[in-house]
Amino acid sequence: MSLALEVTDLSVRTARHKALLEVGNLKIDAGAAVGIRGPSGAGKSTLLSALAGLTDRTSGTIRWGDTDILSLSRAGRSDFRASTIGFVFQDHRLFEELSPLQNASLSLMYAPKSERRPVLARAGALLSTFGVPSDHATVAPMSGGERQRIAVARALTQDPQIILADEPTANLDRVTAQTLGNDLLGSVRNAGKTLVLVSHDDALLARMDTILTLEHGRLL
Ligand SMILES: Nc1ncnc2c1ncn2[C@@H]1O[C@H](COP(=O)(O)OP(=O)(O)OP(=O)(O)O)[C@@H](O)[C@H]1O
Repeated sequence: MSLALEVTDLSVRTARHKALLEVGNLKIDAGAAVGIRGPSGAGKSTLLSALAGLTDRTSGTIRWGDTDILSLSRAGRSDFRASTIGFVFQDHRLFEELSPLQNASLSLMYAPKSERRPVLARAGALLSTFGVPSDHATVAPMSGGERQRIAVARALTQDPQIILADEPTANLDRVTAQTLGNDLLGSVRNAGKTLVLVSHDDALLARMDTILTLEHGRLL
């Protein structure tokens, strides 16, 4: 199962009313893999955050399937995100004091007891597929590539219909980047998820169905 995206008249502004992002129209088919590229500061992370309902001062419509997430309350957006979107943050956002498995299964904190066992099993299976060493008590000593793979596993653990990934292969050597790209795309393509991915990695972008370019807060 996956969801299509339709964005209309999206505008994200700063507290001082400066426009960070203006997107008149954007459509992404359900199950499509879309790459977003553009120079540093173009607004790529802002767009990805907006698509997840994570930005303030945002107007327009962002419709995932039948749900316009901008019409939801903050709590409603949070519920939608938890059930539907896996987000890979540019800075991973791992909890240093937790193990790889605990980080990858963080959604357990909010899951009813009956759902915990399958979530834990899935997180463990993803980490093993991605080749993340399982014997670390915490992620503190782990490498950038290992952390990035844990962040991707976490995004996939709840089997979300949508994956939003912000530079998932940044700062990795070519081989590690390619492996992570394979892992991410394999999981997404197998399950027909919708993927929107921000990247400067041309090899990864070349594997997307469509590539969009963002400059000065606008899609070209
Ligand atoms: N909350 C905010 N208030 C003011 N300016 C912001 C805010 N968030 C982002 N910006 C600015 O908006 C612009 C776009 O930022 P964004 O992080 O979306 O760019 P990006 O294309 O992802 O860049 P990079 O490739 O370097 O990660 C930048 O100039 C940034 O400084």
